[in-house]
Amino acid sequence: MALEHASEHIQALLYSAYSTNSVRAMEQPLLERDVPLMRMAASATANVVLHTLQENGWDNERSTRIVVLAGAGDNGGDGLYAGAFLAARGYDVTAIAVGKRLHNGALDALCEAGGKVLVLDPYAQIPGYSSGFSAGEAGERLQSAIEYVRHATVVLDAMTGIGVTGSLHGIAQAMATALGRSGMPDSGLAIPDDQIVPHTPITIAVDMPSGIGVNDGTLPGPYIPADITIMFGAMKPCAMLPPACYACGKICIVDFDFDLMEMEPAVEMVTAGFASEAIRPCRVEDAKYSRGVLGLVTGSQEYPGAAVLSTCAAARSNIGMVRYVGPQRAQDLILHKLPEAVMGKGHVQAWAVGSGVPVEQDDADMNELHEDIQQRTITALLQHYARTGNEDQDARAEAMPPIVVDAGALDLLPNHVTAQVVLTPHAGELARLLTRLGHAMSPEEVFARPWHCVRLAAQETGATVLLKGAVTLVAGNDGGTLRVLAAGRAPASLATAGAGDVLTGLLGALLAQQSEQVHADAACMPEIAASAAYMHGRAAALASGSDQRGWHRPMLYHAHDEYPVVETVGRPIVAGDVVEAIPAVFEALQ
Ligand SMILES: NC(=O)C1=CN([C@@H]2O[C@H](COP(=O)(O)OP(=O)(O)OC[C@H]3O[C@@H](n4cnc5c(N)ncnc54)[C@H](OP(=O)(O)O)[C@@H]3O)[C@@H](O)[C@H]2O)[C@@H](O)CC1
Ligand SMILES: Nc1ncnc2c1ncn2[C@@H]1O[C@H](COP(=O)(O)OP(=O)(O)O)[C@@H](O)[C@H]1O
Repeated sequence: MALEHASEHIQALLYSAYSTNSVRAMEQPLLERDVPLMRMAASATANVVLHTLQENGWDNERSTRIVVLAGAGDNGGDGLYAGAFLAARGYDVTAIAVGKRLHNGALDALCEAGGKVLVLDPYAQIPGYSSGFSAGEAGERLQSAIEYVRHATVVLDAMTGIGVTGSLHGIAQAMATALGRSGMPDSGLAIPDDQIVPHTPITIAVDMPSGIGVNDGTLPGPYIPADITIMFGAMKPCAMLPPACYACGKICIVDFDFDLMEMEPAVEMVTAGFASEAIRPCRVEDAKYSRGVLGLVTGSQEYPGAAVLSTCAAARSNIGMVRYVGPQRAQDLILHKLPEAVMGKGHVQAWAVGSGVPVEQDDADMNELHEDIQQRTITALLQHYARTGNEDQDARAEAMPPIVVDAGALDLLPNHVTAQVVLTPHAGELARLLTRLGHAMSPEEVFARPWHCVRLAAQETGATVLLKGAVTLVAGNDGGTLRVLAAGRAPASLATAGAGDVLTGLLGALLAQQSEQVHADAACMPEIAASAAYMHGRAAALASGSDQRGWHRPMLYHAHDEYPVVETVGRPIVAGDVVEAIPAVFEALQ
């Protein structure tokens, strides 16, 4: 039992992220018991610095310049104590105070150990350091501090931690503007070996990089991207949510033995074990109908390939039958590739609609609307899922089979639908949907605030919403609250035409095999959707032989669990290769 608890704790530590309020609530009982959390945080930070220096062969203490960017709060305290530890080891440590105060105990420790301090704010009140210098001198101090940091070996970013509010301001903002960046982080290859190419200064963030949105994963202003982030006690949402997660570098999580199991996570990253729950194992007594039948209204005269990809993906995803509804050209192509497919309507356990169905043109005149036969079929089907406030109608809607709504079908969605509807937009489609619902949004805004946008769409429509990307986010109702799940398993080679159509088929098939569970409780929809995204990404990884992925699990501090060495980002793939790899993913997960 104790072992089971320990393993669940480690799972939660690595794969669940908690809001700042939850972190504060979890630290409280430990602080009340006088557990020296700040010393523990500082010691871990100093050890990670030492390890990094050793790894790079920078073992001359005197010529190794360590700079602590220290803020006024406890995050600054962590950085100063870590600096004190390193100074006591003989390293050249300088703290640059960016706020009006410094943590008193930590400042004393640093000074006693031989560390130096540079104060930048003329209004600072830091014992032992004069302030009240002129604005001109403040400017000179800031410039020389920036130059000093640029020539450091290691920068410990301890300006702000979970106490940050909004975008950085004041001297912290000036430092981040000069030393960090604004806008999207530099892209990397996202394989573990690639993440730290030797360079100076190496930036190590204390708890989180300064300037990023801790709870929502945004980049509200200038920030300091980290090579390594050392997180304390629990993962914070910014470590999993794009775009902020790309600014965290490698993450090292320090276990404080918080009671994680008692707290609701804000974001959960899907793992293999989690995804395997969405698979319905074949039973001895099964017939093809009991294994699940998926109906697809996908593809069109214009894009028949989407019909082939979605149908073939579904057929390989552990169900008994696929039924296809669509134009003759698409039917012919499907039958050529998949003679097992059944054409025409019939009884189904789930639907998948919209992939490869053209979006409605904004300038189309009324006569042209729904001219496409697929659009007409989908519009009629989706009306059955509308929530109108009429009790009977809503009860009938809730009894409908689960449905995946992709691409062109998103335009045809009623404004309010039941929870067994899952929408699968990419950023452009989500922007279009939200704009139609009265929240004018560009694709760039969705990229910048995906957590906000995916939740907003789920709240507005009542559906489960899966926003595709390098890290795919899923938001859906879970007994009155919104649950957010993330899947970051895919290599970037999955970003290829038709990959979304494959996801539609795979997700539709999971819903068909789990339709009983969905009818019993639609709150499982987000789990099934996120599992499909995970399996889709893993199929792409298998097909391309790649270890690249949108998100890497953190290292556990002191667990000696180094990443496996990987050398390849893999081979290029087409969406059809992902379809072929799907059965192997089912095999691996079962
Ligand atoms: N939880 C745990 O278990 C443990 C937590 N620990 C650590 O405590 C950290 C949290 O410490 P915290 O609460 O003191 O907040 P923190 O992030 O240092 O920031 C507050 C200061 O930042 C400033 N500031 C705020 N917004 C700003 C802005 N936009 N732009 C510029 N400045 C801004 C603001 O200064 P002001 O502007 O008010 O002068 C305020 O004083 C946590 O991240 C972790 O490292 C560990 O010690 C042990 C275990
Ligand atoms: N950088 C990336 N890394 C990993 N996966 C990605 C990346 N960009 C996009 N993807 C994935 O590729 C797929 C593309 O789907 P979509 O845009 O709908 O393509 P299509 O409409 O051509 O079928 C999605 O599953 C998405 O999550």
